[in-house]
Amino acid sequence: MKIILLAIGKTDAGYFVEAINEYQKRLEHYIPFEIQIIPDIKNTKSLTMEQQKEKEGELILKNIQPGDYLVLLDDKGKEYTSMQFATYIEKKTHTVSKRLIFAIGGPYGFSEAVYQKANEKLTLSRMTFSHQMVRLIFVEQLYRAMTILNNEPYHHE
Ligand SMILES: C[S@@+](CC[C@H](N)C(=O)[O-])C[C@H]1O[C@@H](n2cnc3c(N)ncnc32)[C@H](O)[C@@H]1O
Repeated sequence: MKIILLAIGKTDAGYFVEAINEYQKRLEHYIPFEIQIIPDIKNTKSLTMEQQKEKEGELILKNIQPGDYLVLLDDKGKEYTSMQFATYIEKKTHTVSKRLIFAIGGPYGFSEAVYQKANEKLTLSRMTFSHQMVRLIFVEQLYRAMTILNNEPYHHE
């Protein structure tokens, strides 16, 4: 199984890039993992919120292949502790043979078509984060999960 974090728009702020790269590098040791970036949509000012969500949704769906398991990162999804998330990832390694994709929405979230296609929704908190923050929080939680599964002293209960 390969884990993909699918996101829209590149990360501009250097401090996020540095931190995300650090966890991405650490993850190489544990599991095939990749961050796939969908280029930002141009001329968003001429689009309504719904139109932007739909266009972003089309791009997200173009990146989904048959056999992929699609999980939307969403503030209205299922909530886990870090220990539970580690178990969740472990179970997925047994049930998902191809790609486990975690998708991050654009500034207005996901289109209806993306919600329809998704296998499930996962929340990182009941609070809403910026899409840049979500990338960093997700890679740190995935790294934390891998250290839990490998009995390494990173996570402390
Ligand atoms: C700025 S938020 C969009 C908020 C938008 N109002 C919505 O309804 O989704 C951008 C993206 O970050 C992700 N996100 C933000 N907060 C999150 C959270 N607490 N848990 C999981 N994903 C989150 C989601 O993928 C969301 O689509």
